Amino acid sequence: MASSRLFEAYPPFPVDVPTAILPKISLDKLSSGSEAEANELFHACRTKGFFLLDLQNEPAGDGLLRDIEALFAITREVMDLSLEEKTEYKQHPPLLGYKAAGIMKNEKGQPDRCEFFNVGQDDIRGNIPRRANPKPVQDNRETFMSFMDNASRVLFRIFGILEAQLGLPTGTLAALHRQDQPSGTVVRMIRYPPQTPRDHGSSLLNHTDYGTITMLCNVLGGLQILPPGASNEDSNWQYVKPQPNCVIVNLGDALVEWTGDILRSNEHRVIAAPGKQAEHARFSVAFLVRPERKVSMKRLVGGKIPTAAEDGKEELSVSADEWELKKAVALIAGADCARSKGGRELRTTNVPVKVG
Ligand SMILES: O=C(O)CCC(=O)C(=O)O
Ligand SMILES: [Fe+2]
Repeated sequence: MASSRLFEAYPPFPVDVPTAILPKISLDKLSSGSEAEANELFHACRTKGFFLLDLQNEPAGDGLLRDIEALFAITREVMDLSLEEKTEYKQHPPLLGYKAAGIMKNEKGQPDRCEFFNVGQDDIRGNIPRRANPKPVQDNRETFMSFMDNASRVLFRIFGILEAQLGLPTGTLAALHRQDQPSGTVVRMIRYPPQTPRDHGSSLLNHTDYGTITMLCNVLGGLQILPPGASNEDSNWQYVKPQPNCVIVNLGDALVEWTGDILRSNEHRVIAAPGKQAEHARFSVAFLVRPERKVSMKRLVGGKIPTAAEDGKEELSVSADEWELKKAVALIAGADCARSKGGRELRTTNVPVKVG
């Protein structure tokens, strides 16, 4: 997640809890063109759908680390506002603003324990008329802008690697995520209350993210992933250990859809932070990258991506916003939409890219 300073305020992550082994990819090495690092990133995107990204010693990464630190302080300020004030910014479509704890349910039908506030890229970049936001957001719009700028530089670096590895023309993914076009991309500030050992059930229900990519900034543990092939039983879930100067990156369902199931979106959830960490309120900042609203969710054509025809599948002819709405409704209804997806083999030969 973020700089080591943020970690020093809390008890350490315990050594005796089941912890996922995730590769730690260096942004600096990716930016210097390391093929080995790019291969490792791609492998993680296909097999786990999650990796740690070390942001140090790379200009956008170092900038992002500073922005993350500032955003953690802003998140605290926003969450410390009274429930009454936060409720003034209650979410209604397009899902910007405040969601109180308990609005969603966990797997046991208990109220969720996660409150969050979504700040839209569209709002910050002026793609829509400026929204009303609480003072800690309005006073810090430049911090949100800087965060989105730096995070997007990192995002486009990752896109470039995915495009190259998939054999797609450079810029294919970037063209679906132009920053001056309306999208559901948000910075999500999250707070989970401290928990007592008597609290059972998850704080945030198991799910996959339905967008493109998520960059998650965590300091305390509590995030868990279900390893590939494992069934949804408590004993199978593994913690993701947050690490200083790193963000946790996970892929969303849109990338699985566009790549005909090559890339993987993995199931995750949030439970109480492990050990003594549970006594503290847990804050997260997530950059949830979603496609431009009007782009097609049809499978991308070219490179190592099997065609829908080869798979005998009908093309999905919906736009990203229609697709997201369906996913959001299913999630609220508790429909079975949480399962990990993707991770199949690549085509061994390239699909020729159509010209004209
Ligand atoms: O708070 C976290 O660590 C995870 C949040 C998450 O999974 C989400 O917002 O989609
Ligand atoms: Fe998530």
